[in-house]
Amino acid sequence: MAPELVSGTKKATSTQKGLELGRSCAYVTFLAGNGDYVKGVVGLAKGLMKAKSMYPLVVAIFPDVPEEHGILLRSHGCIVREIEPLAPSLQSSDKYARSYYVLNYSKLRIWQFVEFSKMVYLDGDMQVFENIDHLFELPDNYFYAVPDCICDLYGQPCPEVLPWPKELGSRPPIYFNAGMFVFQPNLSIYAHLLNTLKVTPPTQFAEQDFLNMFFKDKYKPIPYVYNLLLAMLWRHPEKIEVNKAKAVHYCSPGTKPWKYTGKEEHVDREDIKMLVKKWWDIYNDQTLDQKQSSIHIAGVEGQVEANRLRATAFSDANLSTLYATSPSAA
Ligand SMILES: O=c1ccn([C@@H]2O[C@H](COP(=O)(O)OP(=O)(O)O)[C@@H](O)[C@H]2O)c(=O)[nH]1
Ligand SMILES: OC[C@H]1O[C@H](O[C@@H]2[C@@H](O)[C@H](O)[C@@H](O)[C@H](O)[C@@H]2O)[C@H](O)[C@@H](O)[C@H]1O
Ligand SMILES: [Mn+2]
Repeated sequence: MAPELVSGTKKATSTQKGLELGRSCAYVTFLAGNGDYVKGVVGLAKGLMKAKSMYPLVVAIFPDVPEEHGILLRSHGCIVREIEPLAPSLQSSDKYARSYYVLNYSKLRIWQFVEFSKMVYLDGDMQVFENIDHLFELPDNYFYAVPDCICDLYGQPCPEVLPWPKELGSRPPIYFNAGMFVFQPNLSIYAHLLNTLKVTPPTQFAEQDFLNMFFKDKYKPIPYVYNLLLAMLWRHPEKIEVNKAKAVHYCSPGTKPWKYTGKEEHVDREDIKMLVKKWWDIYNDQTLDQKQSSIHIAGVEGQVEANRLRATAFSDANLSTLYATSPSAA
């Protein structure tokens, strides 16, 4: 599938450049249903624009996404790809943590997008507040994501550690959140994913559990600033700093900005209200609409950051110091 290049913006230039070099990178998200998640994806597209990302956003859409949502996403510079639904073939009495999680197995279709050499997956309920293009510079052949409960890193089990389904074998040493990850599309890995899924029973955290099991030997943790889970604000407030977050994940119930009421447990607090407002400020910023914006200047900052990262490669040592807010991490 040759990618439809986003014409008329610098993104097309960077994508063309990437294709010429045989390396093309893109962000990718997933959209299902005809509800409000499309607002999340539009917000994400505008957030990447505001962060001056050099790469396009591909949206993998479920068959039930209305045509007008596809048109809206294209008007915001997204590359829209329809995917087929995917779910485990084994039945199980287990209830998903949220009923719609069965949809999330379809995220695995993005391993087919082999016109891109490296992609950063972001949930539609994430927002990027700083340029993170340098993630595309991470070494190939690993799977990068942020630990879901960072106490995994300290070996101190905390009550919030998500239960691990025994039917998936031994618990991985660190359990990551599947709302954001850096990966390389690849058809043989895709075939392996599908064949493994056929014999894997569905579990409470659906494709997140499955990906943790599948990539446990390739997984590399990256700092929480690339996927600040709002639950950390009450699970591990001493280990995070909200203003350091480059990308925020509005994943806990009641935190989706487009339907925030402040009524659910944990969410009626000033820092969450501030992050919800930050999301709306971008969503409502018309200067970020492709229609009005001038040619999008390629992310100079992103290049500077990429050079900085190259100089201080993401070695394991660097990663652990990034968590050195607690003595036990030293
Ligand atoms: O009705 C839905 C439910 C989920 N999603 C997509 O699936 C992702 C994962 O679901 P969600 O973020 O709600 O899970 P959480 O991170 O809150 O556990 C979302 O971000 C969306 O990209 C969607 O498009 N429509
Ligand atoms: O389908 C399973 C989902 O599991 C993950 O979310 C969880 C996890 O973050 C828990 O720690 C929170 O407590 C919970 O609220 C939240 O839903 C991913 O964000 C999502 O993309 C998707 O993979
Ligand atoms: Mn999410």
